[in-house]
Amino acid sequence: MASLANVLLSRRVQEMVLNGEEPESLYICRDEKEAANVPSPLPPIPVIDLNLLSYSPLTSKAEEELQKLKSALCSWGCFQAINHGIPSCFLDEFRQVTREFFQQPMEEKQKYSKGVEEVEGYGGDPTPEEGQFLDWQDRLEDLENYTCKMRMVTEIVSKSMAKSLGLEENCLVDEFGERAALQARLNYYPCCPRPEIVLGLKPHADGTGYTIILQDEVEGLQILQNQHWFTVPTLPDALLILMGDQMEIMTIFKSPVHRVVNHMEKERTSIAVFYTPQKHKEIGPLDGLVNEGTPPLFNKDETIELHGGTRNVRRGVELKQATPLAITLATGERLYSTAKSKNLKRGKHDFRVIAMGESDMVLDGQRIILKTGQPSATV
Ligand SMILES: O=C(O)CCC(=O)C(=O)O
Ligand SMILES: [Fe+2]
Repeated sequence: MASLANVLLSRRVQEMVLNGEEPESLYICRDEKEAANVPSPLPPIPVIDLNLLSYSPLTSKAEEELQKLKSALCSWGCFQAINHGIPSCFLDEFRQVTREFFQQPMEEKQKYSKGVEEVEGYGGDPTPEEGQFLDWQDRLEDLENYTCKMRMVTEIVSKSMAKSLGLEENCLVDEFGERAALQARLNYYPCCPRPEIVLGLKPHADGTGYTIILQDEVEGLQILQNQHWFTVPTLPDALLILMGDQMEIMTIFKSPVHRVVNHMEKERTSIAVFYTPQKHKEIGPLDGLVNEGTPPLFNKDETIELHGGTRNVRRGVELKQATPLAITLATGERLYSTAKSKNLKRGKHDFRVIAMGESDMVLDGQRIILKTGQPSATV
């Protein structure tokens, strides 16, 4: 028998909005009180000029920019990239293509539709795990032309990130492999009659290497930092570069928890490009980051179980390199799994395991810091 989630996911939220329907209970995941909180001030998510970083030798201004980049990625896990080499007219054109796609009549869009359990095509998030909420969002996955342009961006971004860590500039490009995957997704967040109790995209961390997000002029993306949600400002020419779980394992950068809020009277579109190391490629902390003082938390060729040292974090999650990444996190009482860990059951794994790097781990409202290179058992 089809579950209620499957029945709902076989319909588009845009359709529900056009029919004037209220969100069903499975979409309701937000605490009204939290939504009523005064919005946090605009976050100092750094804006990085990638053009400055593409020349060698680096000028002193570029060295400063590299430090800014590293510090942004260790604390926020993301930055707004400008002068990335993609002309703003192209970005605008793609924003327009995205809007036009979702403005088409439903019958036209349905030509691209996917089954509720499939990933590629027009539809909603594939059927969630038992107990997960649904997102007030429609999406279209897989777009070749756009991903080609973004491949150029990944090159300059990966090189800049490697340089910011004091490593050889190609080491990240190599770690992702020649056939590193790029997958684009158009996201559409229709106006929502109850934005205070529904989310466009529930809190999650990306299972990617990293994700490149092009926002339109409507804000909505928020990053969790010190248990507060910060809205990412929209900048016309910027691409938001957001670290995923696999970068967190390879480097000292953080894979931030993020979500998307809806608006009652404004629709929003975004294009997310997921950049992931090539299939079956082993990943692990980059060699140059591991030395005697900071031994790796796990060996590249092992399947390991990480344990936190305190009573609360003793239950572990297996991190299998072949199928990255079984990482989950708890935000207060609620558990959300990352994109790649949907097979984890709620309640069984109720914390986020940090493989390496300084990151915050939210556990039942507590914040635990793992220092770079320390075995998690000594938390
Ligand atoms: O729409 C956005 O700004 C973010 C999308 C996102 O986080 C995702 O697709 O994983
Ligand atoms: Fe995401």
